[in-house]
Amino acid sequence: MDQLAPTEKYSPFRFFSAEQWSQFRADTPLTLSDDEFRRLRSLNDPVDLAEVERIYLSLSRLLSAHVEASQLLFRQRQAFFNAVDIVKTPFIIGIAGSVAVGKSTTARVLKELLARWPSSPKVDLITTDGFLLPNEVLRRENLMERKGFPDSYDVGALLRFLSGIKSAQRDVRAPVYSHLTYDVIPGEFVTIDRPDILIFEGINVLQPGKLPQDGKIVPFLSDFFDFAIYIDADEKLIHQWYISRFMRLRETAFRNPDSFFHRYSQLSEESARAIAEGLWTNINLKNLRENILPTRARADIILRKGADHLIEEVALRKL
Ligand SMILES: Nc1ncnc2c1ncn2[C@@H]1O[C@H](COP(=O)(O)OP(=O)(O)O)[C@@H](O)[C@H]1O
Ligand SMILES: CC(C)(COP(=O)(O)O)[C@@H](O)C(=O)NCCC(=O)O
Repeated sequence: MDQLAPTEKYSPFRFFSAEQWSQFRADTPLTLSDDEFRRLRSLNDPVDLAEVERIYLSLSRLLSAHVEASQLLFRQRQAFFNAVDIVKTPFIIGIAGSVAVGKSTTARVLKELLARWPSSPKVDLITTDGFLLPNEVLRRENLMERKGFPDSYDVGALLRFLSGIKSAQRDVRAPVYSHLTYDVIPGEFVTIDRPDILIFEGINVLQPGKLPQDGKIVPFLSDFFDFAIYIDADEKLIHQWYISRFMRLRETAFRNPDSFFHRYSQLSEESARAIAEGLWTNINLKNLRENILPTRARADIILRKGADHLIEEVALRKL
């Protein structure tokens, strides 16, 4: 992992090639069919079932060890307190990384793999886009060009959501975002009812919050995580993926007259490409450099992709 550490000896991470990493799958069975997998894949994400076998089964096995260890620790706590009536809170997995790096596919694949463990855990998935401030507020505050930056989220609502989950509350609500309208859907929520595992995915989930100056104690989102994953790739590759996805969306989702980006489906290819380049450079690349990439070393595992979204290197935090 070139930019991360010159030698493993002085790094908090251990580094593996994809080939080395794939060996840790051991006897973990592949429980997803090709058809099931195709349905989980995001637009323009070329990963296939071979990649699930090569990378994600080892990850699933590692996560299973972490979840089991946390359950064991929980039982030790029960004995420590001599209290059997305390409830285990969900194990939270954070997934961070740039826009267009493929977090959604990873999150959906993991959700399905984890739910198919022999213990059949209940696994839920939440994306942080539902916690973006509505466009009306972003426009008022002049933040439309900063969608996805830390100040474009309702951080209080994010923290209340995660506090609710980690205090073992039932029916905790999360707001929902629509890529079609490019806005939060008013009055729409998903309800999370004490899953065993919650996957919490979004570009900024490893961000440290601002330290309060008024004596209040405010946690970071990642204080609630039991395990954090960062999906990494060279910014030139992510740039290509963003542009080619935008051009595909122009021929699909943007054709819908209700799409916020509908006007871009009417433009020439050249003009549409120029719009995509602008969105990448002025919003998403800026956010990657200023706010997302600097959080990479806070993850427990970094999955670094090469061309075609295939993972080439894995860095795992040492215990
Ligand atoms: N303008 C858009 N219209 C429709 N779907 C979109 C649009 N932008 C992104 N998506 C979809 O939203 C999901 C999240 O995208 P993104 O936040 O870029 O993260 P990632 O590519 O890392 O999953 C992906 O499934 C992507 O295909
Ligand atoms: C909605 C997003 C901020 C991602 O949100 P996340 O779920 O990662 O919190 C992103 O997909 C986005 O729309 N960015 C704004 C710039 C653009 O249109 O590409």
